[in-house]
Amino acid sequence: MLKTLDHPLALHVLTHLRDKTTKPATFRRLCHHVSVMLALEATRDLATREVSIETPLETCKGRVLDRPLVLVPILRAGLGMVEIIVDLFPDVSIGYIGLERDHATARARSYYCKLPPLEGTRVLLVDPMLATGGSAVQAIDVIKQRGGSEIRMLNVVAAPEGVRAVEEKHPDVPIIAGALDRALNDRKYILPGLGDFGDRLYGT
Ligand SMILES: O=P(O)(O)OC[C@H]1O[C@H](OP(=O)(O)OP(=O)(O)O)[C@H](O)[C@@H]1O
Ligand SMILES: O=c1cc[nH]c(=O)[nH]1
Ligand SMILES: [Mg+2]
Repeated sequence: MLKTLDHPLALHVLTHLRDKTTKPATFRRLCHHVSVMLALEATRDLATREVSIETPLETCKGRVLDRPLVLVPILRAGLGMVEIIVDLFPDVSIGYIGLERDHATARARSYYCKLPPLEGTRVLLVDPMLATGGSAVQAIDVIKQRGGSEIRMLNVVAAPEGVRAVEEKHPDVPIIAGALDRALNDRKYILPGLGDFGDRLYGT
């Protein structure tokens, strides 16, 4: 299942992220803004429990988040989404999956993996770009092997091919994306896309 953002602010932020004249400092700030919107959309149905608190005036009932949340960025570009999501959900545990696409084949190679216990948690898997879906499918495979069962994937931009790959291999994983773009080019870059997210984030 794919859900894309339709908030006018999301459209505005995405347009500036796509603009090739946007410099890394602004790009990182815009990445934070869109990550907040993605995180809020992806966590709309988080379980809450009732608590009783004292306001300055009287006792009242409220609700607080109830279930452990694990945030898993796919390195390196996914790191750009971490800090701001941790600001929103300070109690998250964080796991890291390092994958890098080979420039010639566009196949993702694993170079790092460090995950906390995943049983009974909800996992937010974050990676700005969903292109062929190779990285996402590999990351979800690993998370499931380690006991993760409730996984949501957050992407800034998704391509139809990547969405199809995730839906085919992991139909239980919803995708929340800033936008669904048109296609991939012959080097498996997203069109219109925004280029290499990691390079633009880190000025490489
Ligand atoms: O859907 P796919 O075809 O697998 O492509 C998407 C992957 O490519 C990018 O990472 P990249 O491999 O460029 O690594 P980086 O984040 O270190 O730049 C992106 O952040 C995804 O992880
Ligand atoms: O368009 C793309 C595809 C993969 N990775 C990126 O950073 N951008
Ligand atoms: Mg890259």
